[in-house]
Amino acid sequence: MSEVAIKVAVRVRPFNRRELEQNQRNIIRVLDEGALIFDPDEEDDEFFYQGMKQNYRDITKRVKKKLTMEFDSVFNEDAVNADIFEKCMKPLVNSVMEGFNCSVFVYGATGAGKTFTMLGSEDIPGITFLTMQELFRQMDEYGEERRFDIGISYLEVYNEQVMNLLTKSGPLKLREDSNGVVVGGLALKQIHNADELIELLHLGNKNRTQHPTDANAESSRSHAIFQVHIRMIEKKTNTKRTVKLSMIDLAGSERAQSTKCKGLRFKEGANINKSLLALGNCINKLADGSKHIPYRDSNLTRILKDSLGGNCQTLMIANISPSSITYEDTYNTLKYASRAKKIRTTCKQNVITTNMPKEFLLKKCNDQTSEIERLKSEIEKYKERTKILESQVMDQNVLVKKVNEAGDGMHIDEDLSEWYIKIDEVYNEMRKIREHCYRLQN
Ligand SMILES: Nc1ncnc2c1ncn2[C@@H]1O[C@H](COP(=O)(O)OP(=O)(O)OP(=O)(O)O)[C@@H](O)[C@H]1O
Repeated sequence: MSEVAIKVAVRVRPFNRRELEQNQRNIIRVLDEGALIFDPDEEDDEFFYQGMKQNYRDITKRVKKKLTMEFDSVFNEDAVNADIFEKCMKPLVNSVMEGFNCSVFVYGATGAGKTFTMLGSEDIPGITFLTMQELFRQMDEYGEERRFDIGISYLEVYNEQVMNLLTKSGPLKLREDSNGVVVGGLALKQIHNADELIELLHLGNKNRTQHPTDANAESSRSHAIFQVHIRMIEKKTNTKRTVKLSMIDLAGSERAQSTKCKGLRFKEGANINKSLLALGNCINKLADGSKHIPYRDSNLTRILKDSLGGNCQTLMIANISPSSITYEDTYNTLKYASRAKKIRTTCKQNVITTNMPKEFLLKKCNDQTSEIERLKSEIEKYKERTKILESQVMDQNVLVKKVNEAGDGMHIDEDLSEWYIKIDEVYNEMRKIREHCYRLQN
């Protein structure tokens, strides 16, 4: 068992059309693959939009924070989903194949690029598809040594209710057993290749709760949890391992004002924020090394319990927009991500060694059967011997009785003493044999 820190990556998406039109200032400067400055000094670079030189607008108008922050990986606006996959997800797939549970969750405000990172667009596959493609490629490579069974589930947590995105059913209940939090009544879908996965992802996404907000026309209003359960069976030793890869697309972490939501959307936002607040509390407590972590405060944190504090290698991808329009949200996301860096999880390889090779079990069974037969025949022999000794004792008792009855003034005590010694010896031997028989039978 080893302790590992949660890995944290930050992805900055390109400016979108709205942000460009408003000439918003860039509040992120990526320094290198592992560092960025939040709210840097203004750059002198000229800024053109539709061929015209533009002046930056800075709605924040405050002293620049100029915060340098370091993360495990930082991706600038030029990065594509394949880059995130190569750097962050491929090592996780390797870990999964070695028997470690792995989780990745994307975090950020509405419109920051979480769903784009996870699922991609029509022609740009997201990291979920790329990861599954790699998983199937590696399974092919291991084909001679291992057999695999793959089952997937796709859930959403919407307004604190857990729903199955692959079949239309009512809300599901969470319960806890020795393996952690289990979703009651959830049947896994078997898949055989990455293309089957795409169909299921499309189906799941169609069922996912989405509503336009001011910040994103197709905003996901729920937390989506995609899980791959893999059973690996070593062909030689029949050793089984079951590992879980979880990919979680969290709903936007924005403040209500930035989405200008009212009524039902506001309630949604409140619920999203409630579960994200619970997630934030768990992250803070875990980062501080607290003993009690309030996972039970929301269904989201109950489901993520494994990924945050359990036996799991976890990656958090924090998505941010570079525009000053999202100043507060971006700052909050980066603060969240920095806290998450401090969390350590304990990882152990999932191996169940009860399944020994069939030939080994057969041999062991045969050996034990012949040992039982040998012990049985030994018991029989001892029983025979006991019988003989018992009859000898009987004879001696009869003799002693006869001598006592004769009472002819012979030196009985002297003559009998030899017999008494023999009788004692026989009794002792009988006792030993009985004890031995008793031991063998038990
Ligand atoms: N790295 C990127 N490159 C190009 N376009 C991007 C990128 N990231 C996001 N986008 C675009 O920005 C828009 C919003 O992204 P996305 O839907 O992924 O946001 P989100 O964080 O999932 O938001 P929500 O929480 O509201 O669901 C989409 O149109 C998406 O195509």
